[in-house]
Amino acid sequence: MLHWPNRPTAETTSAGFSLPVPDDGYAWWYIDALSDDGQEGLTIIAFVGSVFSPYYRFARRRGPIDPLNHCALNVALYRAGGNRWTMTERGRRKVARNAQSLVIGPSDLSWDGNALSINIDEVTAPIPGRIRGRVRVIPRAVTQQAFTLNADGNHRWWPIAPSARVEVELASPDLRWQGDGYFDMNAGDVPLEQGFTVWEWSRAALRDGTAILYEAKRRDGGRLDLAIKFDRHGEMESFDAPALQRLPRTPWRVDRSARSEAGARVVRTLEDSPFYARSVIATTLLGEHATLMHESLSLDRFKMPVVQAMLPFRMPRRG
Ligand SMILES: CC(C)=CCC/C(C)=C/C=C/C(C)=C/C=C/C(C)=C/C=C/C=C(C)/C=C/C=C(C)/C=C/C=C(\C)CCCC(C)(C)O
Repeated sequence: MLHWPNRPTAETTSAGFSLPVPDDGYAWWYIDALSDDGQEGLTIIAFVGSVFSPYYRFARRRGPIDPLNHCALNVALYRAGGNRWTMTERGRRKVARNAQSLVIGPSDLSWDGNALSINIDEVTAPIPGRIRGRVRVIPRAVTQQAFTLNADGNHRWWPIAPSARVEVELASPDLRWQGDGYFDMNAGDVPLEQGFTVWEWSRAALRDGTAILYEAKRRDGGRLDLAIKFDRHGEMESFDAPALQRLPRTPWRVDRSARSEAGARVVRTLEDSPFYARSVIATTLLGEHATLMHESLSLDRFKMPVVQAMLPFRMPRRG
């Protein structure tokens, strides 16, 4: 565990939006939340140097590329009435950032020291529709610790707020709810697929904190195995991860597994695609029944030309 050299020191005044991101590198800010009634879910990911962008990957063939030319705000709403997805990629001219805020096209994120506000005004894909409105993320605590995910230190992770309240107020679709959520950032100096082959990440709200499991196979053969718990004050301790339970593959045949002291069960597959799956999983951790927000990623799948050809359907670019 190392300190992140470029990380702002005054965490409360910055969420790292103005962090330098080198050519071919990336940074993303990730939020997820599930409503208190368990009916609604969302994820929001703001990308500088969109790691799964086929345009960014293709452009890199010709030499080092400015990540600011490949930014996107990905919003996914998971609801009984139908999911919605936006991920329009924007070029450098449509992006602005400083320590407090990040503007990507018609949407923006800003951090006022206590909360993150996200103004969303995006068009959905593949079928055009709208997501418009505002989401607020109010951390229970802001953590001080960032992690390097590999020996070179060129992939890093900062779980900014392992536990947060999230307030959703959308005009389109007409939707209001509140729930528990999570906020982190990742950044790297090289493409993600150079560092890792597969990874699984999950988090669960516990009675008095949040458990996070972050596991990956590195391309150099090494492994990342993190099992940590944050209490309500953001104090961290690691725990012994229980055994892996295999779970059914998704319809796109993405492998899934989860750590559990008893059995594990897929409650809902939120996202399924040829290289990436997001699921809600029932598990048992640290003696508690817990609900995991869980993701599995295969970067070898991502690199396949046939997969690259599919991505623009859900990731249009309006440079
Ligand atoms: C009509 C015409 C032209 C032609 C007709 C011909 C025809 C038949 C066409 C058929 C086309 C088909 C089949 C297209 C299929 C397209 C598909 C399946 C696209 C799938 C896209 C998936 C995406 C985009 C996923 C993005 C995931 C994302 C963004 C995940 C992000 C996760 C992160 C960052 C990790 C967070 C980690 C931490 C929590 C630690 O922070």
